[in-house]
Amino acid sequence: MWRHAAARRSAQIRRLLSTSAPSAGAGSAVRGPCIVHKRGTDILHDPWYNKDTAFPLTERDRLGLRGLLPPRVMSFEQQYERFINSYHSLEHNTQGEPDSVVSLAKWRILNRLHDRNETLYYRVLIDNIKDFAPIIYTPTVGLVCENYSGLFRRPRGMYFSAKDKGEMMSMIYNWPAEKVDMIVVTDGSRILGLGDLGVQGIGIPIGKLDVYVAAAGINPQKVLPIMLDVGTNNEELLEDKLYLGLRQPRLEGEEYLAVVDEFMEAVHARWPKAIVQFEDFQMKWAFETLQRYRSRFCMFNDDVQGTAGVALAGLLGAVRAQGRPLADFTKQKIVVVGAGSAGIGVLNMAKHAMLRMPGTHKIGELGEGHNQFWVLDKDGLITKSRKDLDPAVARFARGYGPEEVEDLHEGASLVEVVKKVKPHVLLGLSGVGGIFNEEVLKAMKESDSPCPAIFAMSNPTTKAECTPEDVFKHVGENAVFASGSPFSNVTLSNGRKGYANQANNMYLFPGIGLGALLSGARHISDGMLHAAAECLASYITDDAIRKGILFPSISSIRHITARVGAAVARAAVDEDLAEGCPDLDPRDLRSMSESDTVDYVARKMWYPVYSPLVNDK
Ligand SMILES: NC(=O)C1=CN([C@@H]2O[C@H](COP(=O)(O)OP(=O)(O)OC[C@H]3O[C@@H](n4cnc5c(N)ncnc54)[C@H](O)[C@@H]3O)[C@@H](O)[C@H]2O)C=CC1
Ligand SMILES: CC(=O)C(=O)O
Ligand SMILES: [Mg+2]
Repeated sequence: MWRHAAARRSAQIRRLLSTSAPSAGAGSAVRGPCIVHKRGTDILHDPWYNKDTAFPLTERDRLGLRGLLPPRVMSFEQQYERFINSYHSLEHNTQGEPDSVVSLAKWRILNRLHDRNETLYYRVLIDNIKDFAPIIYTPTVGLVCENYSGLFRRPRGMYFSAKDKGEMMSMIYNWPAEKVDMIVVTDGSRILGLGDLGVQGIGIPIGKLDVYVAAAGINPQKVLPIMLDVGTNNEELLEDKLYLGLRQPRLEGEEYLAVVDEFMEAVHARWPKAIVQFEDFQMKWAFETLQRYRSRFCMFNDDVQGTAGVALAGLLGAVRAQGRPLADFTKQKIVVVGAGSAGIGVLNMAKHAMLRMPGTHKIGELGEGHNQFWVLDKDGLITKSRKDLDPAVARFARGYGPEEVEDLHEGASLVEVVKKVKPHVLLGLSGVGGIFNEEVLKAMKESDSPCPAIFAMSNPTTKAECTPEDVFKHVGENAVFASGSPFSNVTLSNGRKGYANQANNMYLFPGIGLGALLSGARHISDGMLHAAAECLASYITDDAIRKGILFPSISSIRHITARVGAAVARAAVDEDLAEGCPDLDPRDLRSMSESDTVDYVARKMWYPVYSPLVNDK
């Protein structure tokens, strides 16, 4: 009886694995016909259906396009080559121009393609993600947000403002797509390290969702970037005549929460299974909303939770780089600069990981007093004597326990702390560019680690705490380095490469969202987030780590995301949180092996190819 059921189940799984959507890989996928309810120019003006010059003659006849396009039919490959050539000409023609001018020009050419032809746009993005991520994502997305009101040509996504109170439940139905799987929402209050950018912060959800499409293969028809405009406290924007958001101070307290509550209810009413990613909310709202919604909705806060997982993978990599067993993570001395939403998220996850390390199986074995962290904020070292200490930070404040040996005081400066502690790791999530200056980096030379690790994780590039050049010059060529925004590798004195790793939550959020979506998770648990971090940490080989490579290349992001997505989905199953999705029963997921789950996730990824279009009129 049981054997028959098991055989039936494995046959079902084989069927799922063989008949799912086109492969995430090479792009040989063939797409079935697509029914289109439009004709003629309406099709050319719809980036989802538009193929520009690649409409075959039969389709031009069928869809009323004959005469609306130049006669020559180009292939997809020819269009692709044409775009890449024009991108390279732009690079050539803008040589010598300031970086910001070049970056914005590159963003514009990509954005125009996005507006016109999504299939071609996402294909060039997927194939060239390492080159294009810095344009559609950090650092250029920061520049785009800063200049959004001037750059604005057409809206993308949805805007819910404080003026829409009471209307959101009906407004949500204005979105044309019937199904939405993935939402990224911001209130624009802390955009990267650039502060309050109000409505201009919409660039971040747009950029993050582009990464979702490219890395996780989420169908671009099913993503929705959202701006919650509750005002801005940015005086410059309030006085800017071009500013496109509400010209009022930010809502606070219950008024603020009432807007976010209404928005969440509206989303849930229309798309109960959509995953909602909170992004770039200022600290107080990042934690408050996470607490408020995480058990009711399938949501997570990327800055708190995604960043934590990526940092943890980097911290474990730093232990391996020293040739030490992972269990020695519990002995690492870690200085964290920045006690905001990202910094506290990292500290919580790292502490939890220490408590779970082999050899410290029992939570509490190390004890709450075990504190391997020295945390600084804008007022210096945080100790127990700090007034009005936020409870989330208090856990990490120094000033208790017998291990307190260094002669440090409340508010001690970074350089004092580094000199006295000699940390293994210096990690920055402060949003203050250049704060790891020459003096601090030279002090890191005296680190107790043979390979001191420096994580300058703040974004965009101008806010990075230091550069890789400075690290390899002042800390030494044995150092390991990672930054939030991309930097080039450095050539060291012996001709070896000094690796500029990128420690950005883009390694994890696509897999967290995808794994939650495919498993139909009721909510996103700590276990699912830990599974994501552990998966990323184990992705890198010892050989790579020995060279100073802590994170895989962004070029492999789709492969990494398939693995992370599978790990997250399996964790959801293990915790009985998985309700499955329309074409997958959670019991099928439960009986899949690890590699079958990875294959399944990869096959569920959307891949951009032109489908034959059939008109229904
Ligand atoms: N690499 C990545 O994946 C991620 C990077 N980030 C970056 O982290 C940065 C911080 O983000 P949040 O924590 O959300 O911001 P936040 O505003 O919540 O926190 C910033 C923290 O830095 C502290 N700080 C400010 N000036 C300082 C100084 N001179 N010395 C020491 N500490 C100082 C503040 O007191 C505060 O504790 C941003 O630049 C953001 O782009 C955030 C999320 C992910
Ligand atoms: C990467 C990111 O989420 C941030 O800098 O806020
Ligand atoms: Mg963010």
